[in-house]
Amino acid sequence: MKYLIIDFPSLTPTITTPDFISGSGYVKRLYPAPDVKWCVVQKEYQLIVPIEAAHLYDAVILWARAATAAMRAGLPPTDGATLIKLLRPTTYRSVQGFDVNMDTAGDAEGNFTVIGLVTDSHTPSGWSAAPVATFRYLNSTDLLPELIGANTISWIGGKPPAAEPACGFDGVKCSLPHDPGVLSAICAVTAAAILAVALLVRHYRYEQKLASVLWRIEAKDLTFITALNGINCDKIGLPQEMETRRAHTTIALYKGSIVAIKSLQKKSIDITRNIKKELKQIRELRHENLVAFVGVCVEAGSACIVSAYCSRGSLARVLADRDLHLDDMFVASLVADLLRGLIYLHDSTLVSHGNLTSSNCLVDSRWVLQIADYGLHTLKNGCTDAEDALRMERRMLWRAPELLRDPNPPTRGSQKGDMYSFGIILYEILGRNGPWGDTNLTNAEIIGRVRHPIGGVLFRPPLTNVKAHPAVLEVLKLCLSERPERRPDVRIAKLRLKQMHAGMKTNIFDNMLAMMEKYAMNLEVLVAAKTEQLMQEKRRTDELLNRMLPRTVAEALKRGERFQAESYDCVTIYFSDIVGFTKLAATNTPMQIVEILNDLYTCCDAIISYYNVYKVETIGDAYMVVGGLPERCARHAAEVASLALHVLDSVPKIPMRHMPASRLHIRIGIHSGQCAAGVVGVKMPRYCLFGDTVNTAARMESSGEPQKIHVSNDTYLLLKKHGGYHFRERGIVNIKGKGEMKTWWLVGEDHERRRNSFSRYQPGLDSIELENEPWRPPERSILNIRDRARLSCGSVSFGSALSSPGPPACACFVPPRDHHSAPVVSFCEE
Ligand SMILES: Nc1nc2c(ncn2[C@@H]2O[C@H](COP(=O)(O)OP(=O)(O)OP(=O)(O)O)[C@@H](O)[C@H]2O)c(=O)[nH]1
Ligand SMILES: [Mg+2]
Repeated sequence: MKYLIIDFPSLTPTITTPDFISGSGYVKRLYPAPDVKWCVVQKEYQLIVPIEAAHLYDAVILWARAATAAMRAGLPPTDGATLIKLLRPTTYRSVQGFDVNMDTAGDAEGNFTVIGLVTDSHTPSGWSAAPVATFRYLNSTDLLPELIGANTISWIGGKPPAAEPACGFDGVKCSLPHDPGVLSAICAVTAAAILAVALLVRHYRYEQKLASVLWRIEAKDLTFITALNGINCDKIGLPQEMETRRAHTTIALYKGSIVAIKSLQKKSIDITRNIKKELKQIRELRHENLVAFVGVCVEAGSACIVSAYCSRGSLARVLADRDLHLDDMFVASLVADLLRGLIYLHDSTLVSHGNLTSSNCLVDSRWVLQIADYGLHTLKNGCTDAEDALRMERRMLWRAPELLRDPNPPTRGSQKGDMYSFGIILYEILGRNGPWGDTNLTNAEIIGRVRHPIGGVLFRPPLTNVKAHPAVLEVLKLCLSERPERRPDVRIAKLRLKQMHAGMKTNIFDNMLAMMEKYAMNLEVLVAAKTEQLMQEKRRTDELLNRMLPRTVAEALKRGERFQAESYDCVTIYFSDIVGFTKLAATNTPMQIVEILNDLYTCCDAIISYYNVYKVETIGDAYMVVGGLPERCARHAAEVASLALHVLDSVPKIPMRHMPASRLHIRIGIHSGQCAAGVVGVKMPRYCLFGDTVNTAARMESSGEPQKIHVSNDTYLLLKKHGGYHFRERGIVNIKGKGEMKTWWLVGEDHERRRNSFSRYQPGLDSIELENEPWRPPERSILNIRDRARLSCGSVSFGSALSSPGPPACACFVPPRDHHSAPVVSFCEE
C-alpha cells in the first residue's frame, strides 16, 4: 500500500503555497492509481487538511534534514539523540506557509500576524480586519520575535498600549512597605513636614500682618474740626444735627466719616513689635458695643489714636444732663449694652479692659452704649500729659481696691477689677449723682479710704437713696465686694440683671420701633373703626338722599353736576287724597293729624316699594306717585294701576289711634301722558314733574269718588292693551279746566294672570299662604323701604320682602287676596 501525506496549516483554509500546488499536481497525477489512499480531497486546489497533518509534514521534513546532516557527518541517522542535537536550534519554513523558529529546548514558535482594522470601502462600516504586521524571529537565537510593519498599525490613541500597567500586573510596584516601623516613620516625617510648613505659613502670615501698616493713618487724611459751632456742616458733609451739639472731644473728618482723636502726649513714639501686636489685636476686635478702632496716626514724634465718633458723648455726660429724663427702658438698655460689650472684651484676646469708667463708655447717635479706650496699653504707656495726674486720679474712682493697693498693678487690669468698675458705673446710672454720690470728699480722699478702709469699715458709694429693683441692688452690692472672688462674672451679672429689661427689647432703638409699631397698629385699628363709622354715615346719608331724589339725580348732585331735565313720552301719574281731610283736621289736634298722615304715608310707602314706581311727593294729605320715570318702563300704567288697587284695599284697614271706630277713605285718580322731570332750584332741591298730565291726574283724583280709582281714558286704553284689569265705565265727566272727558273706574285686577306670571319667576310660591292681617302702626316712623333699584326690569321684588327677618313692619305689606295674593313682579319690556 502507498501512503500520501498531505499536511496543511489549519489557519489557512485555502492552500496556495507552491509546495502545495506542486504536491497537488502530483496528487492529481496519482489519482487514477487504485492503490493510493487519500486523506481529504476537496475541489480543485481547495483542500482542507487537519493541523496535525501539517505538523507531521513539518516533523518529517525536519527529521529528514537532521538525518541528512548526520549522514554527511558520518554519524548514525538512527540515533535519536544525535539527530536532536543536529536539529536544534533551527529555523524552517512550515508547510503552513510561515517560518517557524525552534530554540535549543525544542520549543517551536511560528510567526504571528497582527490583525488590525483597516479602511475598506467594500464593507458597510467602511472598516475590515486585515493583517497589518507580523512578529518574526529574525535569528534562530532570538528569544523574542521582532514586530515587522508596526508603523502601519493605526493605534487607538496614536501609540501602542503599555506593555505593563504602572503598578505591574499584580500591583506590587505600588504597594506600601509592610514594615510597621517604616510606615510609622514615613507618617511621622510627613506629619512633621506638614506641621512645619503650616507653622511656617502661619508665622509668615502673622509677620506679614505685623509688618503691614493697615492701622496707620496719614495725618494729611485727617481734617481736624476744631469747634462744631462755627463750622458749616454742609461744607464738610456733617449731619445737620451736629451743628447744635458740641463734640466734647477732638474730632476730625477721615474718609468722609467723623472720627474722634485721642492724642498721646509721648516724648518719642517707637512702634515696637509689642505695639504692632497690640495694634493687630485691637484691629481684629469688632462689636456693636465697642467703639470701632480706626487706626493710629504717628507723625513727627507724636501719635494719636483714631476711633469712631459717638455723637452723644460719654455716659458721664449723658447722666449729668439733668434735662434728659432716662426712663427704665433707657437705663436697662444702657446697662445691657455695657454688659454685652464687656462680655465680648472678656472673651477676646484682650481679656479685660483695665480702665472702665463712665467717660470711657460712649453713647452713639442711636443711643447705643459703646465701650471706648480698650487695649493698646503699651502704646499708651508713658504718656506725659500735663493733666495726667488729675486724670489719673479721677480714673482711680472706678478702680477696684485690690488694684489700688497693688504697687505694680497689671496695665490691663483684671476681669474682677472690671466688674468693680461696672458696679460704680451701675451706681452712677441708677443714682445719676456721680460715681460716689453726693459727697464732700475729694477724689484723693475717696481713693485713700477705698485703699485703706478706716477702722476696717469698707468705703463704698451710699446705696440708701438708690431706687432700683432689689435684684439690681443685690448685683450692685456684689460687684462692689471687697473680695474679687465674690464679685459676679460678667455673664452672671447679665443674667441677674435680666429683669431690668423684662418684656422690653434690649436696645433702645428696637424698643422705640416696637413702641411705634404698637402705636401704628393701634392707629390702624382706630382708622379702620373711624372709616367704618364714616362709611356708615355715608350709607345713611346716601339712603336719605336716595329717598328724597332718584338715584341718578342724587349721584349727579353728589358729584356737583347739574341734573338735566328730561322729557318722557308717556308716564302714568297717580294722585290720592283723603276724603274729608278738612273736617278731620278741624276735629283733631295738629299732632294727631301728623300721626294719622304718618301712618297713612308709611303704609303707602311700604306698598309702593313693591312696584316699579317713583314717589314724587306728598302735599298735605295728597300723595303723588309716577310710573315710567326716572327709569323708563313700558308697564308704567299697569304698575300704577296695581299699586292703586293695593293702596285702596289697604288704607281702610289702617286704624286711627284716636278714633278707633273711624276709618280712612281715599280718592285715587290716574292719568297717563307726556311729561318732563327735573330738579329745580338750588336750595332743598326737589325732583318735580311738569306738564299737563300732572294737572289732569290731579283733576282725576279731585273729580273722583271715595274709595274709587278714577282713571282717564288714556290710562284705560293703555291698561286695556296690557290686559288683566277690570273697569266700569263712568261716562263723560266734566273735568274742571279740561272740559268733558270720558273716564273709567278701575275696579279690579285679573290676579290669576299675575299669579301665573309671577310663578314663572318664583316656582313654588303658589303654595305660600299670605295672611290678610289687620294693619298695625309701624314701630318707627320711617320704614326701611326696599331699594327701588331691585325693582328694575325683570327683577322680582316680593321674594326678598318675604324672606326679610322679623315680623313685617306693616301688615298692609301683604297683598290682599282679592288683588295681590301673588307677589308683585315688575315685567318691564325695556
Ligand atoms: N462726644 C464724644 N466724646 C468723646 C468721644 N471719645 C472721647 N470723648 C470724650 O472726650 C473726653 C476725653 O476723652 P479721653 O481722652 O479718652 O479721656 P477720658 O476718657 O476722660 O480718660 P481716659 O480714657 O481714661 O484717658 C472724655 O470726656 C470722653 O468722654 C467721642 O467719640 N464722642
Ligand atoms: Mg477715654
